[in-house]
Amino acid sequence: MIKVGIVGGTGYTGVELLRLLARHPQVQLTAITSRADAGTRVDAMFPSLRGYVDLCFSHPDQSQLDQCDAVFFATPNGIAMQQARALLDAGVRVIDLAADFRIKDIPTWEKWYGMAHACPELVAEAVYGLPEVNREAIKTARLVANPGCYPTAVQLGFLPLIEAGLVDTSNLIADAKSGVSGAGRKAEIGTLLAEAADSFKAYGVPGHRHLPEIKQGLARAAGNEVGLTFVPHLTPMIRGIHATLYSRIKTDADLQALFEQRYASEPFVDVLPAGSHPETRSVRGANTCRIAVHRPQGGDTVVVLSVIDNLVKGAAGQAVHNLNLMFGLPEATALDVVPLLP
Ligand SMILES: NC(=O)C1=CN([C@@H]2O[C@H](COP(=O)(O)OP(=O)(O)OC[C@H]3O[C@@H](n4cnc5c(N)ncnc54)[C@H](OP(=O)(O)O)[C@@H]3O)[C@@H](O)[C@H]2O)C=CC1
Ligand SMILES: CC(=O)N[C@@H](CCC(=O)OP(=O)(O)O)C(=O)O
Repeated sequence: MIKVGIVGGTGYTGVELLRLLARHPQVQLTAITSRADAGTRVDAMFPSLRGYVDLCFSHPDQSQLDQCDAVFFATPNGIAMQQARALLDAGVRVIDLAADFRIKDIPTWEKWYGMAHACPELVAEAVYGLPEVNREAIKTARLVANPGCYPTAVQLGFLPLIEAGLVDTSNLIADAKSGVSGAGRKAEIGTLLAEAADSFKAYGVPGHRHLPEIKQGLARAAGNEVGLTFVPHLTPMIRGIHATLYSRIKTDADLQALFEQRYASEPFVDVLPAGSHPETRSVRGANTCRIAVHRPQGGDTVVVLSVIDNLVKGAAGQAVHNLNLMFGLPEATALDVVPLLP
């Protein structure tokens, strides 16, 4: 059995990790941390886990995380980078759901995250945990940087077009909408029911911290810098991201066949039939990205629609996929979940 610890178990991604790992046949959950709720039974805070998780939250300093085989950080940005070195030295493999190890260029990371990086030397070693791009490197990684939610939906939608060199990469547009769970479980005025329900707004238009992460991934696929306009929106739903992606075609091709071939052997990317319009509810609770590609009126604009559950394929599910790869397990272990509808 793989002994697993989770730092930050009371947030939405932490409890989503618990939901998935509770049914993982090769995982023994050994520690789940919270500073504020140390001593509280997990199933007292989350009754959905009664009968599945028989643990209490413990303080991170008293959780013997160095005894684990793998530790997930489901913490705010800037926490994993302070603790990863000691865990790696103790032989523990680390998966960070936050952004500490995602961006290779340290000045860029420091600019967007507004703090000094505590262990820049580990950033080069960290593997960006998008299995559809980095599967082989993830298998042997000690440290995995789990992608952000918007970056997962946007990169998976653009990658087939960019890898094939079919579109102009100087002027890509990603118009993305997220449910409020993307903002985490902490109390904030903007995510109160009376603020976020029955309303719709863009935010972060001058610049969102996922912009450099997405550009880094797309530039790697393109082999050159890309131009990207990324506009996130807050939409009054709980889970889900819907990304509408626009690019200008340079070379004619059968786009439906291109997408189907690119993801033919990917267990968690579903290319829908031509003409489809994927809904966020079609992936709710599942580790699936559903994609449709369109070329409206046969013109030269390609429109890709990409949907994920931000807490699953956009966070905890992708992290469990990475764990499975790192420990040589079948990739879909504990992830064979049928989405919840309605
Ligand atoms: N929500 C989403 O859709 C997605 C989130 N992410 C990322 O995943 C991470 C977690 O997100 P989310 O679950 O939403 O966050 P939350 O804000 O909901 O939860 C944060 C958790 O971290 C713990 N924590 C906070 N500060 C510290 C600290 N200094 N040391 C140890 N533990 C700490 C908290 O418990 P306590 O304070 O009691 O210790 C809590 O359990 C974030 O970095 C987020 O950006 C990534 C993709 C999608
Ligand atoms: C709706 C909403 O607020 N979403 C969050 C995305 C959170 C996330 O996944 O960001 P990191 O893991 O990169 O910190 C936001 O826009 O800040």
